[in-house]
Amino acid sequence: MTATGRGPTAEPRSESGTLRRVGPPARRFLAARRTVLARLAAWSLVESAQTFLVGYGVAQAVDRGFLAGDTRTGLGWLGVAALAVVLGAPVIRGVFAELAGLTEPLRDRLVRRAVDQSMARALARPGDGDRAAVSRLTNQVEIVRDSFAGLVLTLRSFVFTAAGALAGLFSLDPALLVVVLPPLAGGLTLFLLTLRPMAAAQRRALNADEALGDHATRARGGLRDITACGTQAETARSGARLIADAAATSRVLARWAAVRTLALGVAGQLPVLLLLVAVPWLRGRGVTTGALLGAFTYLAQALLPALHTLMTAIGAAGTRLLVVLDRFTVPEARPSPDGAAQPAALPGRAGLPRPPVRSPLPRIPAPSQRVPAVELRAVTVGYGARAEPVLDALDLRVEEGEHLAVVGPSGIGKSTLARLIAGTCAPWSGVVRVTGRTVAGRGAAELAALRVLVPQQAYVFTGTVRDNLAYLRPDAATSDIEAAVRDLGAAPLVERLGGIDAPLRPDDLSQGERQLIVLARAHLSTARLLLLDEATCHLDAASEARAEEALARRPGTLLVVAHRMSSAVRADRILVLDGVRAAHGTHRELLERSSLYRDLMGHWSRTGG
Ligand SMILES: Nc1ncnc2c1ncn2[C@@H]1O[C@H](COP(=O)(O)OP(=O)(O)OP(=O)(O)O)[C@@H](O)[C@H]1O
Repeated sequence: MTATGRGPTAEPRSESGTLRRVGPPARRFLAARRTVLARLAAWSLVESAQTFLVGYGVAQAVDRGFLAGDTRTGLGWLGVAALAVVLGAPVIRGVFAELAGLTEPLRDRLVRRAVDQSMARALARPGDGDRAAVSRLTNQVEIVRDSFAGLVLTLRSFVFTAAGALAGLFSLDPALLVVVLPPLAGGLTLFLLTLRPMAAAQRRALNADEALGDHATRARGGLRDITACGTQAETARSGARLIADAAATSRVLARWAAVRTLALGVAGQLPVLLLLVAVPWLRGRGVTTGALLGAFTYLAQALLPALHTLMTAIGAAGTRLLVVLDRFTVPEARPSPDGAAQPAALPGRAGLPRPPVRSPLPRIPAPSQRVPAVELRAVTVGYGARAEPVLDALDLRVEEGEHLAVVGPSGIGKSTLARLIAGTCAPWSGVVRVTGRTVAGRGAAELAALRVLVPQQAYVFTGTVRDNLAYLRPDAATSDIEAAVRDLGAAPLVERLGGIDAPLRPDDLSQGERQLIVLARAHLSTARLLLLDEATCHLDAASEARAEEALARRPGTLLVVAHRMSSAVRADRILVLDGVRAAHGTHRELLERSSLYRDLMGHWSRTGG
């Protein structure tokens, strides 16, 4: 069972650690590009001058033009402000052209690094090539490039716009700065203080989301096995825990987002408000109407939008940049089965991920001959509240050590019977007991100790052959594993795979080969009851016979939902399900007594088995 939620980034990492690792190469990278930085600064200075001119132009247009009754001068200054806005376009083009001189070398460098890392990993672990790794890494490189470009753009724009606006305010009247600067500085300080905790909260939220997504993917992929092994409750519990984690981290993140909104309000909106409140005081100090309008223009047109973009960009792109850079600069970590991360350089046996870990099962002592292996008393079961029952008041007793085959037309309820006995489906009424114990209400571990249900779909997982064979008995001796493999007729398959310690990849096996592995696994289990639900349907008749005979020789009871009627002939006793009725007996007895059994046999021999 693999449906546990552990994201690949569940390892705790700190923002300061990332900055320490990224700092020196980043400084070297920027130092080698001084000319590009100087050209970028030059374009940005033009942006400052443009900001300055817009507010200054408005102020002069009002004071020297419109309020002085000189409309032409007013319009002239407004023209200057408008020209400054229009000239913004070539400035932006110049900035973008220089930006490419920073982002493209960064991308090339990271791609080279990503490919080198993947090649090194492939050489260190031949045969364990992750074909998606390069494309995943190059995708992350694009994220770094875009986030980096966004940060340089917004940070640069804010610094130079703020410089232009503050210079403009100073030139209009230094008293304006007394009103505007304190809330601006306070809001910015508050914003800077939120950076580190917000990045940590964002990383935790990202990890929690990844862990939840990982859990959902694993649970969806393993649904059949979760149902077969009865671990729905456990899977649901770990899912609920991960959902609670994700919700808690999102709430923390939301709280920090609220603090950041407050910072934006203090730095961006409060100066406007204070400026309005301080109008009488400013007028008393000789600040002109034009200067006031110019100040509002600086705040509304330049500072507030630049601040908003900066805070949003640093919040989103900055954190994304840190998280992705972190993955480039530290060795990839893999989760260990107990949830703690372990370095990628220490893979499981044969270089493969560790298989799901199961604790050894409690061994059930052989019951006395008087206690039946399986007992059903007046069991009625069906699907859906108003549906007809599939099995109605069924009584059945299977003795310890017996080999029972269940036959019947398709859809009659054979698999339902197997699931009832396995405890993965509950009866509407009646009692199901295995070795004298009521099955209803037992946990997965208890049920696993009582019985093994082998469904038609054989579940094998990536690991070694041994991991797969000993899944239900992790402490099985090598000699026991080899004996089970021999008995089942799986020795040529295991030999082809390279022995029991060779790696096994599900995709390399046919359906029949998967069934052989799973049957050998069931053979090794310590549970005394084996339930095969068409578990040999992909084997040829001879392999099926060999496997069933081996499983019947194993100490304990064997119940086979037959895929071929030859399974019935081999069994000690046969249960024929016929609608809600049932008949049972030996092959000979049923040939005499059951017309349905005769029909099934006749049809089977006519179609050549
Ligand atoms: N999960 C389910 N929900 C609703 N109906 C179901 C479910 N599983 C089985 N059934 C219905 O119950 C009846 C018995 O199904 P079951 O699979 O036990 O029959 P079966 O004899 O094993 O069939 P087959 O030989 O084709 O596998 C069928 O009508 C089937 O459609």
